[in-house]
Amino acid sequence: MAPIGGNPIHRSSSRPQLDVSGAAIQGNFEERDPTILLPNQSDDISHLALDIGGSLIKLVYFSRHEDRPVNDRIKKTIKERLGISNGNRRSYPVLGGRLHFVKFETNKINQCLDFISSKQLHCGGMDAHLWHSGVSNENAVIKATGGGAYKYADLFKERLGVSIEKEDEMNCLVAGANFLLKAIRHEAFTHMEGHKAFVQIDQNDLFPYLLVNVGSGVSIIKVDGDGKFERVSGTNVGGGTYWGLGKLLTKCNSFDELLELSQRGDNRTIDMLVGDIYGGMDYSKIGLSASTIASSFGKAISDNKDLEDYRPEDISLSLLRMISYNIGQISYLNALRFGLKRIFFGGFFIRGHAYTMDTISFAVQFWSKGTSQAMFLRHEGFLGALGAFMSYEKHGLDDLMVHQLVERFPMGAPYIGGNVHGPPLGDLNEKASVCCMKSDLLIRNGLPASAMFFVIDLSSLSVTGCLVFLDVSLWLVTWKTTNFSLFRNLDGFGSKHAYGIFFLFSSFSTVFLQQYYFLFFLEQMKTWDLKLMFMVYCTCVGFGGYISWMEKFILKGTEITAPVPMAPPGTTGLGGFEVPSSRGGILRPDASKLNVGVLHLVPTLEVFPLLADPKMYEPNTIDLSNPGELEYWFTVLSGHLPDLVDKAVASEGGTDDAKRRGDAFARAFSAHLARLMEEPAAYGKLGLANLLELREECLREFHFFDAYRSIKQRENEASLAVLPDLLMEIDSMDEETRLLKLVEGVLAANIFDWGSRACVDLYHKGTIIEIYRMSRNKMQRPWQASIMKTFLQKLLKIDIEDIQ
Ligand SMILES: Nc1ncnc2c1ncn2[C@@H]1O[C@H](COP(=O)(O)OP(=O)(O)O)[C@@H](O)[C@H]1O
Ligand SMILES: CC(C)(COP(=O)(O)O)[C@@H](O)C(=O)NCCC(=O)O
Repeated sequence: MAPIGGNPIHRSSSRPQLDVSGAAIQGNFEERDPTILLPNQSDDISHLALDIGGSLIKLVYFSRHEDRPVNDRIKKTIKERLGISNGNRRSYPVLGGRLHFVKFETNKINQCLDFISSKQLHCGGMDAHLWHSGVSNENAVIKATGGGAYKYADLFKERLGVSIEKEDEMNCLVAGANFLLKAIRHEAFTHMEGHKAFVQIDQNDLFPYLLVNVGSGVSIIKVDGDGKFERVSGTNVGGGTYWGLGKLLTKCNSFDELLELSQRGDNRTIDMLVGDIYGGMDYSKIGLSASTIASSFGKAISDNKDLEDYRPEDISLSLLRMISYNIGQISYLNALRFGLKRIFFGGFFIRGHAYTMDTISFAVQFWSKGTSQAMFLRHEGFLGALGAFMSYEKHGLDDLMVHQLVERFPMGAPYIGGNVHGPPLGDLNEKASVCCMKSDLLIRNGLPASAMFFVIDLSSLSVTGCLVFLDVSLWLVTWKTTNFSLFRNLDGFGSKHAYGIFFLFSSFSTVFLQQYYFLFFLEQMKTWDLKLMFMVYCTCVGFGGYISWMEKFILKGTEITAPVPMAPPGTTGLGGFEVPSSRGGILRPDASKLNVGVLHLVPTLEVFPLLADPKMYEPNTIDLSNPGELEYWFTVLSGHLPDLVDKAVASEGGTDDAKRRGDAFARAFSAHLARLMEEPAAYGKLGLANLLELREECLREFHFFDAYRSIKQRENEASLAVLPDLLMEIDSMDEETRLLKLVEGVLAANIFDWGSRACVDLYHKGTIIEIYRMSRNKMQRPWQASIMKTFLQKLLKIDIEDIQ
């Protein structure tokens, strides 16, 4: 081990505090990305915080970056060599990580406890058992907010052996909202008449604003700064009211079912409209159209009907509209009280649901005569949990810059919580594993009721059985009958919910399915969401050798909740609201599953210091919300996919395994593309850079770490061979020409883009170095000296004369 410099890395005080004293490179200096060990780094970065509300438990947890699986044995050896005993804290660098967002129903708190326990979140993460084995959790503390932090404190102590440190709910909501609005690019958006528009918030012009958290009940908070706020109002008619009353009136079993019903509803059958009172006429004198709802549920007075005579769909829509509109109106009145123009709405009642957001926006716009605006937050339900997370003394996140938290959508990471089913966890070497997935979504999306999953014996790649399931029952057809005793361990089996159950025999390192079955099932999936979900599923079981057993287990146990409408609702003008146009249209699964990604913390990213206005700088210059742009890039990226897959497969030695992964990657990425074509804002504001990042992330997800590795190797060799000549040539130039040539060279190299057909064609005719030479000698570039100067001066806060 060789010591590295004693210079402390400059960090502002509240960033992740790295103690670099005694830092040393572990192992071979020649190695790429050698591990740097920080023996004195106390890893106090908190891992888990909770918001236990009246309806839902929200979890925010942090996991360190670990791009490649680190062999447990290597970790142990490192630990032994450093002489770290079991009782010590983990002692390797925490340079980045991921923030995950997960939710559970509060009345199923045991599932949440199982989740925490299986991921070891209460003792610091997945690998904690390796480092803390034998150490008791007696003094472990988890920060939590919400009423449940009080109600369930004893249960946490009993089940996990940890104490709950309670954080004030309003404090947390505000801290969470401020954090999101400052640190996450495109967190806030407006939603009017089905149109979603992202809003870029200027950190310096954030306060004051009104925060309306629509959870079970509604809290209305005037926010004046960090930690400066007042809860100015609230209403007990909130998300709990919609769900509670809706459940009683429609007999729905889940919130999402209720929401889904509303999508097919017609509220005019039950709401009393102005036209009903005014004989079909508008009451234009006071600005009310005939279609304006005069009285929610008012028709029930004179209809002489029983509850059963009304369609649950209509009831649900009327209720949703009544509550959303009321919340919008009360919020506006409070904004008016304090002269606030901006109102942010959070809480899980919103649920990313178009009709709900449109109704709230409409109420705010209508009553404010367009002077106030409703805005929504992509992490709507996680404000409190994030705030609790921020309340750890050393979370290191408070002055993160926007660019340091990057949202990504890897396919294999579990985003949402839910049921954790199955036998007690075993370890990676276990020969059989059971994964189960709630099948509601599959059935809802019209998957054929038979032949859902084949049971494959991976050691022989032969089909040993087939799972067939219908809406309420699950049948097992077996060719062999071995090992099915594991069924007994599954709770929920045979209950009214159907579960797709997958048995894998033999080791996970073998491949999931023969291509045929994979393709067959993929074809059956009717929506892109479903295809995506299926691929997540296959990826996890298929590449089990890379993904930990625990992760797989959790993912399979992750409840896939019911869909919500995707198409925008139809709204009318003046005070009127008609039936949503999205009746039975395209459905998408739980918004929080696909619309909130994992936030990647990259504290090492720094802003280019010469940018004139870093805050306003938008690197994403191509905005794909323009349908023409999206279509163009969709075609380019789709067309380029086979070539990329070839390169990726070659970069991994062209093995069968790499080919299979390449194929799966192509399908996964195509599914993402197709989803984005349908709904460009599905993952937040979409620019070309995001799309390329998504592609990279997707490649990594399928364990292609650098698709261009072999090409780079070849090009590096070619470049190194000519480098001395090139340097001599550059050295011989006068100062000014040299500088210009260097900048030209950088740009010329940078124009090379594997995504561009023209570049690839050029490349096929020669090497990159030839293209470089050609671009220097022949191509007329727009960056001629004078243009270059203006360009640099505009972009950077430097006077070009200074550097000449
Ligand atoms: N899967 C779900 N289960 C229950 N309620 C949900 C779900 N998704 C959204 N909701 C709505 O979100 C509300 C809870 O929002 P949340 O912000 O979590 O508040 P709380 O902190 O009170 O639990 C529920 O009352 C319901 O209206
Ligand atoms: C009591 C609460 C703060 C609890 O928060 P929740 O679990 O609903 O998110 C909230 O339900 C609320 O603000 N209710 C409205 C009470 C009122 O002002 O009438």
